[in-house]
Amino acid sequence: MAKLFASRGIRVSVITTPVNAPGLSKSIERSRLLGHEIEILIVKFPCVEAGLPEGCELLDLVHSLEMGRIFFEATTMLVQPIERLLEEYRPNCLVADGFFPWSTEVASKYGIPRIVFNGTCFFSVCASHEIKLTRKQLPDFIKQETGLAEFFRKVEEAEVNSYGVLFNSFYELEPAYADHFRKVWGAKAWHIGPILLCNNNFEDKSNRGKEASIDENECLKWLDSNKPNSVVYICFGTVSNFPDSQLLEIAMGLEDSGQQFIWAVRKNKNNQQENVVWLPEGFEERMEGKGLIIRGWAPQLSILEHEAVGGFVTHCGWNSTLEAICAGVPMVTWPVFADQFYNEKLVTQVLRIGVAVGAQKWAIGVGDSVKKEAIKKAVTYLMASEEAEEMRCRAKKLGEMGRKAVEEGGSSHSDFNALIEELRSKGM
Ligand SMILES: O=c1ccn([C@@H]2O[C@H](COP(=O)(O)OP(=O)(O)O[C@H]3O[C@H](CO)[C@@H](O)[C@H](O)[C@H]3O)[C@@H](O)[C@H]2O)c(=O)[nH]1
Repeated sequence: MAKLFASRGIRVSVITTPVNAPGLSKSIERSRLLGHEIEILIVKFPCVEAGLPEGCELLDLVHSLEMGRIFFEATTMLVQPIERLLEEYRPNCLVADGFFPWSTEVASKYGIPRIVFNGTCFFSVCASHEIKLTRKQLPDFIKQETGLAEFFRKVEEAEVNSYGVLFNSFYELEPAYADHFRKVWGAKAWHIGPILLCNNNFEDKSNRGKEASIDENECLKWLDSNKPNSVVYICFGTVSNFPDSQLLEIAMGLEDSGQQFIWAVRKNKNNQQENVVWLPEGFEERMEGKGLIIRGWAPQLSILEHEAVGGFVTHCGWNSTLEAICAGVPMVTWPVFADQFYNEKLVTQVLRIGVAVGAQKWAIGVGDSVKKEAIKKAVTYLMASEEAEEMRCRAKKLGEMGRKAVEEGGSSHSDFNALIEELRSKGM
């Protein structure tokens, strides 16, 4: 998004913390080479002061609700360092993630608008107010009155009081919900996505996020050797974790489906179980040439865009969902927490470009347990059924609409222009 603003001749400073900065720096360097005025400003994240382990500066490293509560509390300690930066840099506008509710007040102190970046889609925000979910699908902290429930109330309040909300989505994808949001919320909103499409060459794509745990060219070469739509890609984003016993079910489900696959596995201390193996014996030997396991960070954009990839097993994080749509790839939906159960419904029931694996229970960061039979069934349906071909066609059409939306004259391009003109007309 910073690159998008910079590409319109606006001077941009991205405020981040030491652990998060490296994931942004290469991308920003490349943008600067194009002559964009864009820089990174680093503020210290008060992990230790708040009671978190050193370096715990991103949600991937948060493993419990209590830790989540402390993490969000730590973010409120950023008020002063950010005020100091605003004092020094005197920007005309502050765009801040929805999870920084205090930034609305901070911006007003400096007489500038705060625009919220809401990381999910219009559908999920509307649905959270309108659609029925079972108690099991809801987070515990909403049911019990905890500090986190209070935090999320503040997030909503600050959004209503902000200047407006930016969505990484496009109008044609969810027109009814984009309209509904504007009507019922009463806040201004701009749809400016799919933002990922501003990465339009190989370097931009591979320089986003973390360093891939596999040689990207090797991975693409392996995909080149496969037929179109013959490989299923499995990845659950940056926060979700599965215990070894669940990884084992996934491995067995994949093997039983007989499909070719690329599986990105996030392994850390928290999903290791004593005396449980996460791969069946001889799995990797049997899957030689048939499947690729990436232990760590996968070059997701390049994988999804490869013509050999015909399906995606996803936790329905909004970025992954949008990336699949842009690549025209249908999904097996396996929501874990956050907005993911809503996104699943958008994908399976509204857009009809996915099939649910059957995950039932909302659980922070740790997926509900799903058996190998259900995994096999959903993957086989996704890769080898007639209906899947129809889903693929629909997904491709939506991807095409997404590309048009960000082109000159497209809905997102125009909405972004409108935002910039509005800000400029107010002397910002
Ligand atoms: O091995 C990996 C893993 C992830 N990614 C990228 O990381 C991002 C993951 O984002 P997303 O799919 O949104 O998942 P989370 O990281 O889980 O995102 C959190 O934030 C999102 C909103 O920003 C919410 O929609 C999710 O529910 C919430 O879990 C995507 O761009 C992926 O391409 C990779 O490139 N390689």
